[in-house]
Amino acid sequence: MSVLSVDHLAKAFQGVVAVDDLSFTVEPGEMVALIGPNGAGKSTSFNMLNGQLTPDRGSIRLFGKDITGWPTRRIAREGVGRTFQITQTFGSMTVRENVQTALIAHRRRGFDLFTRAVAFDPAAADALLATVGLDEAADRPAAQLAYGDLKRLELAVALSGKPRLLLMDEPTAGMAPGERQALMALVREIASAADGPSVLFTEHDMDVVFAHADRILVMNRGALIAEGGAEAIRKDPKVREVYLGGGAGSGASMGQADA
Ligand SMILES: Nc1ncnc2c1ncn2[C@@H]1O[C@H](COP(=O)(O)OP(=O)(O)OP(=O)(O)O)[C@@H](O)[C@H]1O
Repeated sequence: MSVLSVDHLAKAFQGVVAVDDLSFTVEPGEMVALIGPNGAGKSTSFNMLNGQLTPDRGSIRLFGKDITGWPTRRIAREGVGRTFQITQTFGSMTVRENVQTALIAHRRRGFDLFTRAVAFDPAAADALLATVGLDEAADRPAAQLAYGDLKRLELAVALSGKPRLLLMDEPTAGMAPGERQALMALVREIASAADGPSVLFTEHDMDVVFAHADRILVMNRGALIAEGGAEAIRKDPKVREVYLGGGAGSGASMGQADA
């Protein structure tokens, strides 16, 4: 059974069509990239998938269960995690406390809200930090972390809810090229684990997309215009037109395909 099934999803804002009849699936263990030029409809799609926006039409199913239009927290509880382009961590808390706070949020029952996060299941927090390679930074304030490490912390926070589907919004934005590849290799490792989440990510860096996505979905002007592996997408005339020609192009490049 597919982890995620999106069928005929649509959303307009005051008559401006942002997403138009979008259908795709994400399968167990897959890393799927959702790409497209600025304004293609990627963020709107993500916001519908995690409940921040209600679709006008269409359905979203998680392991066959219809979650269309559910509120964000209920969708999160059902197993959809998300990381954001702008990192959302608490700078004054330690790295471990950030993860503990996320664990508290996910396991709300049976915990006294007036107790500091520091007392809450440090072993579980440390296990998550080890997963993302941040165990040695556990006692440091998050504000002191280098940018790449903050992204890893955000990943640990997202994993604290044991997601079955992880939505990653521009996970490598603002990172140096070497760091980008390392982060995505880590995400691959996490997705490949026995109980690891499938991953759907948006990304502007084509080298990251071509190196790490099992499958690539290309949107333009709200619609899906192509779907396939790196080779097929590189060669697809519609995709090349959008990225290199006159389409709704953002000037984005096709990475090695330009060479
Ligand atoms: N809240 C909103 N109100 C009005 N129009 C919106 C709103 N959100 C998105 N849009 C419009 O919907 C279309 C799709 O936008 P969206 O942000 O989903 O694209 P995107 O692919 O995520 O772009 P980017 O790569 O720049 O983030 C655009 O025309 C955008 O202007």
